[in-house]
Amino acid sequence: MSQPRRFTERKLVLASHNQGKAAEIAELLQPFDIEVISAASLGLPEPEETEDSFIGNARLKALAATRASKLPALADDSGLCVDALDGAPGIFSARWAGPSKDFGHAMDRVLKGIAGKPRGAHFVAALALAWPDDHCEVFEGKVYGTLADAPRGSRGFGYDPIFIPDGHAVTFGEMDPAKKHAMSHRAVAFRMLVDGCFG
Ligand SMILES: O=P(O)(O)OP(=O)(O)OP(=O)(O)OC[C@H]1O[C@@H](n2cnc3c(O)ncnc32)[C@H](O)[C@@H]1O
Ligand SMILES: [Mg+2]
Repeated sequence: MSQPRRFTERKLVLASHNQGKAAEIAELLQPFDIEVISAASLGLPEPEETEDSFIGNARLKALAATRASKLPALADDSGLCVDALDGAPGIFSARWAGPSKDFGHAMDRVLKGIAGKPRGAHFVAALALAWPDDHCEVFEGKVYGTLADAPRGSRGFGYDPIFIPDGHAVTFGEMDPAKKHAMSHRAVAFRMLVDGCFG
């Protein structure tokens, strides 16, 4: 396989409309002296996520943003995969929260669905970095854990209050954000991106 393309530019568009996620990625990018421009500040539309994988949707979002902005673009597609639900909500994690982004409802649906069943789950994040010539590099990270009996903690976002990473006693919603950012699915994918493209 050929080497990933090196990122030598000084600017990129962060192609996410999720503030929690965008804040985490901006923090991960902080050591790299890169000007991060939000999709919202450029008025970029939120593309429909029509692919059937995290990697496919990350690529679709990064390509849409680089084509519209003519700048390199970084996108993230992520979600929670629950063993007892055959991997759901998976790529539908955002959609389970509905148009009002009600993650209380989505977490409740997950917990009701696994009542009396094994509680294993993992988060997945695919990060796609695309350039205006349509070249795209994609990296995928995972973190494994179990689901709490009820949501706990108000840090983080999305499904964080019900996810207890392996080897820990607290949910991502209770954990110090710096600790989450050092071990999350997004951090794992980001390390691969750094090794491949920023190294
Ligand atoms: O597509 P963009 O604009 O980036 O924003 P989005 O919120 O729609 O993002 P996704 O399509 O990738 O959906 C992923 C959902 O999975 C959930 N999720 C992903 N990473 C998470 C994390 O670190 N902690 C908690 N929930 C997470 C979160 O609720 C997201 O809405
Ligand atoms: Mg989305």
